[in-house]
Amino acid sequence: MYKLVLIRHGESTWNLENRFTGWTDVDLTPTGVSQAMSAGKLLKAEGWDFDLCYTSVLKRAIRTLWLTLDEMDRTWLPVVKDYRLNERHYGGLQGLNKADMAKQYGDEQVLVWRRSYDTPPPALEATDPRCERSDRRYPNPEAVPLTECLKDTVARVVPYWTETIAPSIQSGKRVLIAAHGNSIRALIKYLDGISDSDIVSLNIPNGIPLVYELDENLKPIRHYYLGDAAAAAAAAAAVASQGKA
Ligand SMILES: O=C(O)[C@@H](CO)OP(=O)(O)O
Repeated sequence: MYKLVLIRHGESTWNLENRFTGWTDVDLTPTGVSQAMSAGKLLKAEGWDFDLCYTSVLKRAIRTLWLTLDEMDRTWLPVVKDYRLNERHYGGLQGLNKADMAKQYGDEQVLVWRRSYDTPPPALEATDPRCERSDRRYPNPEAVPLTECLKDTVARVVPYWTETIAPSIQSGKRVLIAAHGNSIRALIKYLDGISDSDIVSLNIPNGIPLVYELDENLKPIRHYYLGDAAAAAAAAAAVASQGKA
């Protein structure tokens, strides 16, 4: 049996301001920093250790990973950063307030933009100053979407899992992934075979380690949040309600 740990970044400045974030590279808040440190303390206290870490190219995930590892005295571990673990691109919604959008367009529409499997938010114009196509952290402009639905995120996360992360787990490496609400949802949808309709209600809380126990074919046996399960459930429910007017 293999054990994989997933962690969504700690609270970001735009989580706090309730703004759609996507590929915008915002940092952690002080709460986010302490969530990441608590995750590291918990992992250490429960005797977890890792050989290899993966994260996105966004600082809220990178910093969460580093703070978690620092608490474990493991900042020396190899870390692979790849844009394919980035948050789902939120298109023209990036920077806008979720509750304001719900007031303007209705809770139902915002739920579609946030959680529907195959309806993307309105696309950014390539000329929009928010567009990341000239950002040199990305391999080429075509790799940078102008918007994504979860299906699009699955289409980049799952090949990265299959080609890169899964072989390292199967070679015996203990893996920690620090990523984002929707890139983690994309991976979980694939691992657990969640339907397009059931994935709508899956929400990932900030900064709480999520353990997946996997069989030799990397099929999930069970999963659970470390620490207080009721607190994790409450934090996930709070994420679900961020898009309400
Ligand atoms: O804004 C975002 O990029 C994500 C995660 O913070 O939000 P949501 O939970 O609305 O998909």
